[in-house]
Amino acid sequence: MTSGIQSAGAKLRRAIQQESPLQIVGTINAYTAMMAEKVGHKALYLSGAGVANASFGLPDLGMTSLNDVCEDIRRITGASDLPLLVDADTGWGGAFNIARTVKEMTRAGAAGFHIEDQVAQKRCGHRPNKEIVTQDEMVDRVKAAVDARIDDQFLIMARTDALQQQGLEAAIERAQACVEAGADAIFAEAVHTLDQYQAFSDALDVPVLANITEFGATPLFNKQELVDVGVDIVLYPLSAFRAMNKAALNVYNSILENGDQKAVVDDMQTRAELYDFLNYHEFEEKLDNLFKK
Ligand SMILES: C[C@](O)(C(=O)O)[C@H](CC(=O)O)C(=O)O
Ligand SMILES: [Mg+2]
Repeated sequence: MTSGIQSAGAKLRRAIQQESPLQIVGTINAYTAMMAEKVGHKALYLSGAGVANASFGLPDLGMTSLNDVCEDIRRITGASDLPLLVDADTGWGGAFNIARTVKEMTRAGAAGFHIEDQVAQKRCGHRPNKEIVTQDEMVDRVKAAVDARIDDQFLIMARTDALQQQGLEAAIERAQACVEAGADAIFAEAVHTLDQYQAFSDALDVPVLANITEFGATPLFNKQELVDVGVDIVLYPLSAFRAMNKAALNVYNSILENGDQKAVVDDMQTRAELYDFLNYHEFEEKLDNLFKK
């Protein structure tokens, strides 16, 4: 066991206890993780959609592999000490595959993951026509994950996408069954109202996560509104990514249209700011000291 107060999982659990709510921001690469840490965030998220879209130019339809995601986990956890919650989609297969997912993600530095009850050919949780597996199959996924832990603090979060197809009661029942099977937290996906969050938190005695992703099924509730209905963790999976994309598009267009980038320089992070986040000067000083001329 690699458990203990210093493990990534332990750090995530502590952050959930200390913050009310814990806001977790998506960081699609190592550098954005460093920025999020520097401005004071306490935990980070690696989005499955983010890996697919940003690292591979693919839609979020279950096309990336465990290795693809682990590579991005290693990059982020190599650059930031904050605990990283990772999107494990459906876990990449049956019980033994899910076990590998837990072990490999732990070794890559993740603090925990969420595993969902969609079929392997999954969709974004905020799209129509999602299909889910049976409650029994989802419970088996959770059991396989819990059994496979190599750090007993690694956080196993069960995500249910059942609300869309089966309604609130069934979704809550699934969440309860997952907790009984050992899930440490519940990700209630594509929730529409604060009352629905209240119902989840009333029925569960583990932390509940609200996914406040833009342009989806969930209104952009404020963290205080969410705390008031018992939500413990608020997720912003792709907010910075969406903003980065719009900024990049604007720069590409402007260079084409104007023949230079002067019109968009004010939208750019400066070289000095970049170097500050990277601790560039410390590295350079080290180099100068090591290899004095
Ligand atoms: C949280 C999520 O699973 C993700 O991959 O980031 C997505 C987010 C999104 O597509 O907005 C989801 O909610 O399915
Ligand atoms: Mg996802």
